[in-house]
Amino acid sequence: MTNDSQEEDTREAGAGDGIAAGTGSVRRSGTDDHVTILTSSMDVHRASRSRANSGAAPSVVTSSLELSSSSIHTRIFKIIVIGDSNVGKTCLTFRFTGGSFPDETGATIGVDFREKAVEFEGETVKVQLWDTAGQERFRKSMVEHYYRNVHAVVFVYDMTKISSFNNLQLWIEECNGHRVSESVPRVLVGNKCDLTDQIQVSYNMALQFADAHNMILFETSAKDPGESHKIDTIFMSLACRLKTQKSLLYRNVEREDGRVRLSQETEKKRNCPC
Ligand SMILES: Nc1nc2c(ncn2[C@@H]2O[C@H](COP(=O)(O)OP(=O)(O)OP(=O)(O)O)[C@@H](O)[C@H]2O)c(=O)[nH]1
Repeated sequence: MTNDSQEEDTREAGAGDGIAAGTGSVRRSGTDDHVTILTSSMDVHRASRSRANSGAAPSVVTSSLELSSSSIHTRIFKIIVIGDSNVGKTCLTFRFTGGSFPDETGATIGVDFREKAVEFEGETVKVQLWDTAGQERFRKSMVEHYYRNVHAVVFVYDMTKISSFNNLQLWIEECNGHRVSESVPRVLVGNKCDLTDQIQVSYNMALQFADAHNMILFETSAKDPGESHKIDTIFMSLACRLKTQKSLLYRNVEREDGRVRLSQETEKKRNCPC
């Protein structure tokens, strides 16, 4: 199955198969017209944010969560953030979800999840950011999970490091190689614009690349508090677009054998305020 069909299944809880995050785990059943949410305690597997300096292999933390009835009605948009190591993926996701710049970061191992609930037109949705590891050795066992059921992709480069910009082509190829549909929104983010005297990637260069790949370009800084509104715009506009594209109504909730079965209907597109 490609993400073309998967994207019609905007999940209500959890991030996808295998690795689930947030409030629960969604298992896809045999057909595409419904999803089954397990209501019993579920294992939530997360790759923990271990630090590179520990030299340890990626570790997995397992916990159990109950799916609350309120979570059944909260849609989750899975957005992955990818790019070279050290470009600032962790700091960008932290800025959006936590509103600040982290004092200290280490190389991400596996993936970190950060989530923020946002409201559009009276509906609360969860923006779930997958902050992925940039270093090959810390990501290789997780790559399948990054791309599975993804709703949007944010490519990040470091404006002060031309190699991180040149490597974008490889990140795009990896993304395409995992059958992420062209209809999944993608944006390009140049980070660290605060380092004005060290810029190696010009705006025009980046814009040309973004245009060639049908992406919107943002230049910003996770560090500069004055740029936080722009970082909000990056993720909020994606969420808004996803909400408009993927409005689903879940109806006919039936309980059978301890499971909740949800049918879904596509809702008419509404105007997006952004
Ligand atoms: N000056 C400046 N430094 C930044 C900015 N964003 C991140 N940094 C610094 O860049 C370094 C790497 O940031 P991270 O967010 O950990 O990078 P990453 O892309 O998540 O790295 P991996 O987890 O290895 O993939 C850290 O020292 C940050 O403090 C920024 O906007 N401006």
